[in-house]
Amino acid sequence: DTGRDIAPAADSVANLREAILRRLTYSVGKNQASASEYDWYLAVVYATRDRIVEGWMASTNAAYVHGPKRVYYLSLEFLIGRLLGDALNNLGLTETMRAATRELGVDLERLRTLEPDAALGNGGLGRLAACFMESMATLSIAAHGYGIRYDHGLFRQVLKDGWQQEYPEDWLALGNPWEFKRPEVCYRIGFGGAVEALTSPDGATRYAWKPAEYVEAIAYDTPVVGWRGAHVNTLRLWSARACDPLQLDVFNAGDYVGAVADKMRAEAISKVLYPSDETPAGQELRLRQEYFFASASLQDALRRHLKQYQEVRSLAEHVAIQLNDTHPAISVAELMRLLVDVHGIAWEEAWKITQGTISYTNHTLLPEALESWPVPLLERMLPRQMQIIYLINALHLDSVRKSGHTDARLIAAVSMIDEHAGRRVRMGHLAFIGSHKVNGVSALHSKLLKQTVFRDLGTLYPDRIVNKTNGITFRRWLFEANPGLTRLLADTAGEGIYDDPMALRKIAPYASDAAFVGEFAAVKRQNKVALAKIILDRCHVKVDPDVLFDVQIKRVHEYKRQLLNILETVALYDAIRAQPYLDWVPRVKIFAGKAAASYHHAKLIIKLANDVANVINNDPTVRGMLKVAYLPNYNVSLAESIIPASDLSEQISTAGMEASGTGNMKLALNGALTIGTLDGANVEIKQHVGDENIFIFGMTAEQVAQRRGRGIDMRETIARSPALREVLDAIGSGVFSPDDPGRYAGLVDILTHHDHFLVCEDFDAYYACQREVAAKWLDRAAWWKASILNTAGMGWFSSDRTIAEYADEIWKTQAQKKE
Ligand SMILES: CCc1ccc([C@H](C)CC(=O)N[C@@H]2O[C@H](CO)[C@@H](O)[C@H](O)[C@H]2O)cc1
Repeated sequence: DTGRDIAPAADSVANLREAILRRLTYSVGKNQASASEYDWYLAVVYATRDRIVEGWMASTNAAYVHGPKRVYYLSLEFLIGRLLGDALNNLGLTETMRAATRELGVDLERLRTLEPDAALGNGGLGRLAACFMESMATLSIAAHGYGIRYDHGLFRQVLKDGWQQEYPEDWLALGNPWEFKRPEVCYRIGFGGAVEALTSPDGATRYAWKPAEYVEAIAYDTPVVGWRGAHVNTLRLWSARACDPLQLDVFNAGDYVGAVADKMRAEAISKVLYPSDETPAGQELRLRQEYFFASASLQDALRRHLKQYQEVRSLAEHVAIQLNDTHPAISVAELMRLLVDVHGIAWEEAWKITQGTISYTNHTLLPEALESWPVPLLERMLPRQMQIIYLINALHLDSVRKSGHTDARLIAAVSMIDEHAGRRVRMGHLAFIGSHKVNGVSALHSKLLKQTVFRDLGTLYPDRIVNKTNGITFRRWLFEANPGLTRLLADTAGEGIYDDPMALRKIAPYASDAAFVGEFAAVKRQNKVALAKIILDRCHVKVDPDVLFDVQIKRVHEYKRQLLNILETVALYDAIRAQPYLDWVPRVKIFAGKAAASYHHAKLIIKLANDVANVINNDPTVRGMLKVAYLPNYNVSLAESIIPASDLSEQISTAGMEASGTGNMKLALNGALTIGTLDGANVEIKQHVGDENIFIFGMTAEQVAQRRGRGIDMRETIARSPALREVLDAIGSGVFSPDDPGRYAGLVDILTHHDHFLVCEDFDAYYACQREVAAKWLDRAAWWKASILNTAGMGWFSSDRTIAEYADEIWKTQAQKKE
């Protein structure tokens, strides 16, 4: 690690060693002689946790004493990764713990690898939620994260002959020492049934929902430690349990399976994370998950508010609820139900409280990713909530008409009910109308939200849509993932970088300082040597740490255009073979990323990358000038090894389709130069690192819209590019799939005639841009200067800045005072 603790805690090595031994004995029940590595891991986690709990209780109590406005972050995904390194680092205990374990004959680095990743998310949205939780704790915001404690997170990816295979992920197999089960925190969640209308003596009609079935939501709490252990917040994850674990009468009747049917049905809710990223599964169980966690979280938030303020009317003053995309959007209807039906608040006032409390973040413009649920399904599963949605929508459309908008197209466009394909509830519209603020996740994305998905609603409510450009926590993605670079930055720019990310600016003057450049390059090379070992172990591909590490790591999706990268790789391969005498810049193309299990075209793209790798890596004529490696099972921990070792960051999505990206920020912060389109946060990265320190190519979002307007048949475009023609012919004819020559015929056909993601249209520009990259790489001083200026310019992309903006403009809260 950085070799020294940043603000070391009071604990001495001796203290920690004793604490570990005590935990090994009394919690793990083992003595040193018989302890397994995993036993030591548990003892170290418990000893670390012991140093969190007091702070946790202090932060929790302080929130009751000082009554700061609370933030509830509702997300169906938290892509946490491992926690030991993060907790030790944030407590300033890493080196002390390393010394203590060393004295006990145990290697801390080894123990860290025994922790399974908490992979409770698919990609960007889930990881952002995890970075936000750490930043809210660091900024001492009284925040809770609410989500689902999936028994099985995102599947484990195995590449069999280059094909993705999915295996269940089992992070809880050996238990989870970081969580605290809270059996006393249990809420009954209803499903189905009917709604009774009751007329009260004052003639008012009240509604009572009589669910047909109940499931219990049990809380599991995980502490979230902020930087320097300043504050500790709670991530509360719900697990589903049947009210009756066993129907004895059914069992006694001999129907053993039937006897546990309810149990299985209930527990299915928190069984597994839906592995779909950007494409709704649309399955009933998914809606049950969304309602289950939304209702449990709202009931828990109201219970805490009532405990503190004894009434619910002041909720909006004391609580801010953030919806992480539409997945928790049913919360708008559920909060209204709880306020009106359970707490007897009048509809109008309840609506004010709801809108005043809730805000919603949109993370995607992809039409297929915008959730909508069939009205009949909602009527059957959530009859009272559907009634409430109908009424919210009716009052909403009334106010639209009253404000003079009577045009039927507009009314239909802003209605929550989509009448087109069988009546469906637009969850984005429900979230928008039920919120006081709606935000996009990059400046371009928020602008496009106003022009596309929410154009009509945005005109009705002009100040509702705001921008909050994403960020990343520098603790995990710099201090922990790249301690060598962190030490160099602190030695050069001062320890201030640890608390003020903008202080990174101070290294800019060293961008051409030979000594600093030397050390900067040495750190990068050290990280590349480590990654080269991982690539050899997992891909059996030998790579030279001195070649250009060209990295594309993210979920596999057509709009992220891994295909464009593969086509350029084949074109470079063709060129190297055609002109071996030229001064080619040796590089390795590193890919990693999972495809949604049901997304077959994305899985074919993974196969193509591996087929191309096989041919290129085994072609002697390439003489090591080009290598390709597809690392399996991309997750948070693997990202922490790849990112510090990257030279070139591929951010090449079709402009207008990547809402923000956060991998782009992590890579640039660690000194990788970006090659990308003017999409998502790439636009703002360019503004902060300087135009000459980033490689931009391709169509802008406007040009993409225009080009699509002229059709997506690419025959003309391909005819204009001999290199592209050659590449498509090679792939289409089976050059990379001799075992199945027709494997990619369909893929090439789509690129030729239905190129919605404009891979062909951006090919030549991308190829030319990659040659510019190669030219700059050869000018080592110029490359390192640009690399250093990337790290120097990334301070603004700290999630501390993002969260401070949410707190100021959306949540209207600030850091809570100490106990
Ligand atoms: C219902 C299926 C589903 C599941 C997840 C999603 C997420 C919104 C997908 C996602 O992760 N979006 C990514 O969010 C990041 C954090 O804001 C952005 O940086 C990425 O650009 C965006 O693709 C959509 C639809």
